[in-house]
Amino acid sequence: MGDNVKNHPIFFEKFDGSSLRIAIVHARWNKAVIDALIAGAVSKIKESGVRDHNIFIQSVPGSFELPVACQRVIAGSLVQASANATDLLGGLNIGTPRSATPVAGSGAAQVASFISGTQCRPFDAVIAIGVLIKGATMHFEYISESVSQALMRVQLDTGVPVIFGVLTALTEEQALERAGIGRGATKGHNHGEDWGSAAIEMATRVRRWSEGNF
Ligand SMILES: Nc1c(NC[C@H](O)[C@H](O)[C@H](O)CO)[nH]c(=O)[nH]c1=O
Ligand SMILES: CC(=O)[C@@H](O)COP(=O)(O)O
Repeated sequence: MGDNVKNHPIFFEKFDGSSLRIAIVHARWNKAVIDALIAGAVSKIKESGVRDHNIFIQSVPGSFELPVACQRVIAGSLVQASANATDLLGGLNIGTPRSATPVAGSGAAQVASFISGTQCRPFDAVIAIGVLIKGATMHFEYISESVSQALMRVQLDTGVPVIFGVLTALTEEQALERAGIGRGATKGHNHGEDWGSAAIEMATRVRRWSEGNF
């Protein structure tokens, strides 16, 4: 890879998460691995500046439920955003004279804080976290294939980045190592951190692209 490519800003860009809303939807199978992956993702999300009240965590029984959960969580955030906008606009005293500078509590101040804030925004990205460990039957293969295809469809249908955080491990040790809690000589690397970083990057880039900024 040439120096002009290696040194391209895209490889070193940092992303400001302070205005982002991120959801994590996780399965409950293989809890120890799930918990480590969530911790890794949250650590990277917070490191980018996402505020605690803008990180939403929801759980489902297993990985097979992740696609519908992500789809409905995204839909729910759209309803929430439009409801907030309706409430705010419905509460404005449009006819009252306003000072040049919004007065706290006035309609203009409400609009200013509402639009500058994040409460009116749908989720900027969703991280789907699951841990599938191969058993004695083909169950693993069917869930792995269907879930990966379905999560891809959810993000393409909604336009909201859905980060693929589903481990498809052939052994328990493979899963533990990919959550950074391996029991052998190497603890491994927590893939949840990579998923958190990917969520921030894709949320930022998709917002820019949606606004026509490249
Ligand atoms: N064996 C694993 C499952 N199985 C459960 C399914 O995901 C699903 O909840 C069930 O079939 C009901 O629809 N889930 C995991 O996340 N990990 C596994 O290893
Ligand atoms: C990923 C699975 O569904 C798997 O853990 C189920 O185990 P088995 O194939 O032995 O029923």
